[in-house]
Amino acid sequence: MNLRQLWNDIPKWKFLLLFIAMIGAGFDGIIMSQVFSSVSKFSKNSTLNQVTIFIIYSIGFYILIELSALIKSLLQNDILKNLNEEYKMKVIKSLAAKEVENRDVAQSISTLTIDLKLIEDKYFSLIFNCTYYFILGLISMIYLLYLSPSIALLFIVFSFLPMLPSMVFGKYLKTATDDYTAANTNFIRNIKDLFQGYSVIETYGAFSTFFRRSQDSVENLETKSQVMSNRHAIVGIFSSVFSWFSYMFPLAVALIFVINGKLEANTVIALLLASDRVIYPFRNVSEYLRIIKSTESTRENIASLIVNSDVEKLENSLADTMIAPEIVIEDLSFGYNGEEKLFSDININISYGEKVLITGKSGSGKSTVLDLIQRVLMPNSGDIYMIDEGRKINNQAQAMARIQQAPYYFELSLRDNLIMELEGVSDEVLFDILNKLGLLEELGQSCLSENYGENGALLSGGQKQRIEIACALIHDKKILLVDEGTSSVDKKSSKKIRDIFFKSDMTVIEVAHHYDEDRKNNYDSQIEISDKHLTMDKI
Ligand SMILES: Nc1ncnc2c1ncn2[C@@H]1O[C@H](COP(=O)(O)OP(=O)(O)OP(=O)(O)O)[C@@H](O)[C@H]1O
Repeated sequence: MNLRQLWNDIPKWKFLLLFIAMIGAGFDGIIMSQVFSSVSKFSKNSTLNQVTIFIIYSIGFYILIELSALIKSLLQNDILKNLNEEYKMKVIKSLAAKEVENRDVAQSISTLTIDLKLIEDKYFSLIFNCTYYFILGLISMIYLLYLSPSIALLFIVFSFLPMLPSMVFGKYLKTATDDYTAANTNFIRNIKDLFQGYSVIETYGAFSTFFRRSQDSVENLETKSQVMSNRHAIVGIFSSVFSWFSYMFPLAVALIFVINGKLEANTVIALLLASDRVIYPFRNVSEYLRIIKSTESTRENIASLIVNSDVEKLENSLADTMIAPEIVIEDLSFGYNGEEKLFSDININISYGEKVLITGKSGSGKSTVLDLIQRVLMPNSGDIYMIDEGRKINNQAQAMARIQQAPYYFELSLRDNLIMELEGVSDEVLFDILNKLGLLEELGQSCLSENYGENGALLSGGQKQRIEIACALIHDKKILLVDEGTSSVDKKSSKKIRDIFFKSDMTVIEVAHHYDEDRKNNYDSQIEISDKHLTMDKI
């Protein structure tokens, strides 16, 4: 994320208007200097009329300056709003497009809330402020040159003094910002654990352990924040001292000119007032450049996140319409992180409509097989793909629905949870499926418009699982991956669900974590995992 990208992201006509408003507001120094240095022109010979005209002009000009400043702020806020919207959406999409092993909820929340806020406050805003202060300083500088070129040159040269500390201490500040960002990610991770794992912590009475961890992460976060503020304060003091020098040296020379009769005292006052509008804007520019530089790592992270994410993959991932896909596993080998292989040289075909039970010891890799079929994980070698009416299909995940042990439920109405992006689904169709799964009876006739809370807090585990199954049926998924899918469901509902599975045309691949000989009879085939091999047999 750099200036050129920023320039491309801003509508040019808005920037032009902003630039004009900045020039208007940039006359602030000249007006103030003219007004106060004119005071010495009044004497006992001046009339009340002259005083009135002077005051009216002074107020009039100042109102014009303030109006320009207001327009500048409004335009700047509008551009910032658009930039924030654009970057937030880019980051949200890029985070969503990350590979599953790189997805980290705490890191993502931190990027969206802290990093982007940092970029808004310490990059976008400051770029505009820098531009404004640069214009203000430049206009006042031209006015100084008009008043007295030689003294003005001195003021100008010394106005660069306050920039020195930021150049010298740039790296010192950047490391403090990086440390703060890392501490913040750690803090969010800790809080996420505390609330997501609340019931486990409650069961084991481990609140003091988690509070201690929270205490450590809060302490670390606040310490890093304090270090960052302290470092900015120290560098700020250096800048202030240097900026005081930048007034005093040229003032001393100007006073020597006055003593020698080469300069009027009121011109020195005008010079001093106008120089304030050169020195402080340039001091701000230098301070802002220092802060902007301190955001470099954060900007680089966000830029690489945006550049490296294949967002189009998500947006153009409309499913191929499939008729009767067959799953082909060809010479597949897989091991986590490239380490020891969990399976090697697997060759298996699963026909459309086949009902398959996957069995094997705990840790043998049953859930991993589902991840590979769904392409949540990619094989180390070999391939898993689908053949539908002779066509090889690549984006196979879209043909499948996975019924999970703890399904996620969105904080939307039940209707929205069920239809997602599907169009033209009538409530009658939804009611029919909910009824078959025993949900209509439990949730009532008005259930479609109900919002069942964060992650479906007002639903039971079994109800959430059945809603997920309803979703798969509504979307006409051709393959159902069931990870001990009916584990939270009572016997009666479980039978209902299985009847629907077994009567449907869908391919059903179910992992049985708890092996039960009776269950086998309902399936067409069994995949047994043992000694890194998968053997598939008809039942
Ligand atoms: N993300 C991961 N990174 C590294 N190793 C993993 C990961 N997920 C699982 N494993 C390991 O891979 C092996 C297979 O895990 P998997 O969950 O597929 O087994 P499973 O047969 O479904 O087990 P269970 O029946 O106990 O649920 C286990 O030894 C597990 O520790």
